[in-house]
Amino acid sequence: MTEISVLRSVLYMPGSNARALEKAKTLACDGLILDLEDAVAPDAKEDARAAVCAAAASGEYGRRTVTIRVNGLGTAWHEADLAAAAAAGPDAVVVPKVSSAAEVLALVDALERAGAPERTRLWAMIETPTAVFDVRAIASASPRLSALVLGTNDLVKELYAEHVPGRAPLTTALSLSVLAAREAGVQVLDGVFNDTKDEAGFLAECAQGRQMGFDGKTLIHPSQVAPANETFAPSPEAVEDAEGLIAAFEAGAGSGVVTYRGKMVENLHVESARRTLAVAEAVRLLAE
Ligand SMILES: CC(C)(COP(=O)(O)OP(=O)(O)OC[C@H]1O[C@@H](n2cnc3c(N)ncnc32)[C@H](O)[C@@H]1OP(=O)(O)O)[C@@H](O)C(=O)NCCC(=O)NCCSC(=O)C[C@H](O)C(=O)O
Ligand SMILES: [Mg+2]
Repeated sequence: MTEISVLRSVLYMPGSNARALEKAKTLACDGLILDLEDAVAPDAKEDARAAVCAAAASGEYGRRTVTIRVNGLGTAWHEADLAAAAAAGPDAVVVPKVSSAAEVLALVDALERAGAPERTRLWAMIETPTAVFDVRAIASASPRLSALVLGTNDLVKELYAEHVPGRAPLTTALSLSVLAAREAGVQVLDGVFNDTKDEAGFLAECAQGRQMGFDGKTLIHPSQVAPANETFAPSPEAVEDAEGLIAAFEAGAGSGVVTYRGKMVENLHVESARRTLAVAEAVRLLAE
């Protein structure tokens, strides 16, 4: 089984918010997106760029995956952001509003020309109608691309849709993105939930994302970290069930199909159960 990189909870924070950059060092999130795009006002962009690059290069965020979200291609800040981010060498550079495989290749080329270290991956945001139609090509465009990140606020805006419980207007885009990520073997992170006071709504959306196959969720507030961590990790019951299922299948050695707790079990279910155990183990190792 391939190595599992745990990204249950990935928290955005405005690059211009020094307090948030500091506080992030104490939060139990798996990843951080130090933002230079939407959360930063135009006249604060340059100071924020210096602050997030210093933070990413500081090595003070421990086991957390540290990424920098640059301003998009075609904006006044993009080239300077990308060059500075490449020099800082975060775990990934997150690029908003990526719309084609050609853009992915151009971004990878720009990262390499700017001297980004090998470890710095590219994460592409899927948040426009064009990106959704081209998501399969985007996901597999380059080995340097390691994650797709859904931008559900921009998608809702572009579709003239509405944020509704259950996210019916977005399910096609969400599912296509998960399909593309799985085919390409990259990770895929669900979009943010904007109401930081609506705990039940947030939990329901985490559960939906988990059920659809997302690896984790992007977040906007520290209060969202613990519920995301819990939802996107296998529960103790799921671990116990996976162990029992594997044992039942192995006990029926030679038979291609057995039943466990009343349900049919074939080798493909065993493979899913083994993945559940591998994710649980990767999460356990993080806590050490
Ligand atoms: C949404 C917020 C503006 C709310 O801020 P605030 O009212 O200050 O929250 P609290 O008072 O409840 O904060 C409590 C403490 O937590 C710290 N804090 C808050 N948010 C963060 C954070 N994101 N990271 C780290 N720390 C955070 C506060 O500093 C307080 O600390 P203390 O003083 O010690 O008590 C705010 O949460 C916020 O700015 N969130 C992130 C917004 C953001 O980054 N937006 C851009 C990405 S979302 C997006 O657009 C995705 C995509 O592109 C799309 O299209 O969907
Ligand atoms: Mg966006």
